[in-house]
Amino acid sequence: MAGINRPMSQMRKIETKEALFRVRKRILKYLVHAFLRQEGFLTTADSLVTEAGLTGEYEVCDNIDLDIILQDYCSYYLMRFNKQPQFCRQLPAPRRPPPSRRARTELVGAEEGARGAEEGVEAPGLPQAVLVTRLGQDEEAPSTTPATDRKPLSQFLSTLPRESKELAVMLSRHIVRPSGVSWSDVKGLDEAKSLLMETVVYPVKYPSLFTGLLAPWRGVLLHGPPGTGKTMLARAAAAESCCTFFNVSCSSVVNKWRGESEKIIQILFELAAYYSPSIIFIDEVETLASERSGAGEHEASRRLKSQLLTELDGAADRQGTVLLLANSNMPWEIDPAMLRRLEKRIYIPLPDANTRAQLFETFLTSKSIELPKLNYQDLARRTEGYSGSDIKLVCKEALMANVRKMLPCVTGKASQQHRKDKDKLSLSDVLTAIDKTKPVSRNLAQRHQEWQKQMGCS
Ligand SMILES: Nc1ncnc2c1ncn2[C@@H]1O[C@H](COP(=O)(O)OP(=O)(O)OP(=O)(O)O)[C@@H](O)[C@H]1O
Repeated sequence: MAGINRPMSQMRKIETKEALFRVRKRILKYLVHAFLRQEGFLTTADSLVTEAGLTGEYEVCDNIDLDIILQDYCSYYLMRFNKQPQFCRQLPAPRRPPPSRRARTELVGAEEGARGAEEGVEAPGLPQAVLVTRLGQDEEAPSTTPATDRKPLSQFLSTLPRESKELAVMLSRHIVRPSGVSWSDVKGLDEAKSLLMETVVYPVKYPSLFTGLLAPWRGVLLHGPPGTGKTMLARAAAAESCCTFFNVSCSSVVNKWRGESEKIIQILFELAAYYSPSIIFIDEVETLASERSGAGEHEASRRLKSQLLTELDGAADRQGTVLLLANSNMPWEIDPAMLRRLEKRIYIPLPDANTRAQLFETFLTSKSIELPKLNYQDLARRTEGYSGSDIKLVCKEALMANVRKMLPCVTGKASQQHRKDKDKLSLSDVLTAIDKTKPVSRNLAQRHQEWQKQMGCS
């Protein structure tokens, strides 16, 4: 209560300080999260996301991590006090609590990292290797845990020349845990799902069955109009097969590192083999391996493309299972040499009427607001040619119309009953939203069908 009597300016200063303090704590959690991922502790990183409620409002900048901060602090401390700072004190053996099974695995990772540091893998300037044990519950790791949980990145880094380490760390950030998407989340597309089971999930899950003539496909292409669920399917396939999933897109990786394109591809496949079984998912593959050739083609693009082909050709000699899953909205632009390696080509069509009805139901019932009696089949009839993401937009627009009606009641002094009456979606909200939202993919569907007839293989 003492704060009430303080002058406004002082109160504001305190508030600003507190806000800064909160932001700093939050950023620290993001740094820890990035560090855990970088070291390959993906399960722990995922738990941190849940426990700390990290919603992705920050992104760690490319050139900073906890390690660099620690080094900088060490340099500062050395300059100021002429000695190395001490962060952790080693406990005498009997007092050290026995690490749990989980912590033991991570300890091995930390020790390996520390050993790497002694061997010059990590940057100099750090105090003696610090052992950090995470005390967790003594739980058994699930048998389907992907390899990434067991293998620290530092082990892989120690096999690389210094100049490649940064690229490997950057690529490791593209390992995503595709949990949260399952086959049942993807509505319709039954044929595509069963083809993906055969071509991706089973070969990754039961590699001993898929040898000789049945050796897994080198690459699988998902093509279809935008917003038809290709990325969702890829994620569901990866979750189903419990493998490591690398999500790579031209814009996120290659543009930024133009000069190093072929090295990136090489390390990407090596890293995927290290974390095998893995799926490398390349979004918009036509932008990485387009048909554009001759003088107009950028030298770096040409080198990248040929490295990609080399890696795909080397699949048989590589240890472990690495599968390329590519996604394209314009498969006719893919380089023919690349297309030859994408041996299985699966067409992902616009949703049929039943699927559209399911999508309407899923999206509209995802918000806990009162719905009128809706005839989903009728809504599906009105949205022929709409993609899944078009329907998502329609539903968003309809729900937004409802929020617009609600807002004056929320901000004003409306009675509970009045609010309740307004918090209802009406059929006309949905019909207006359908009218407002034009399907963007309809014109492309025909072209995909024709291409599939000529080039498809499913
Ligand atoms: N069959 C489907 N089932 C459930 N949701 C779907 C389906 N198709 C599309 N969606 C919705 O549309 C959104 C976009 O889907 P997704 O990103 O998988 O499409 P895409 O085909 O990969 O698009 P693009 O080619 O533009 O990358 C998803 O987040 C999902 O909400």
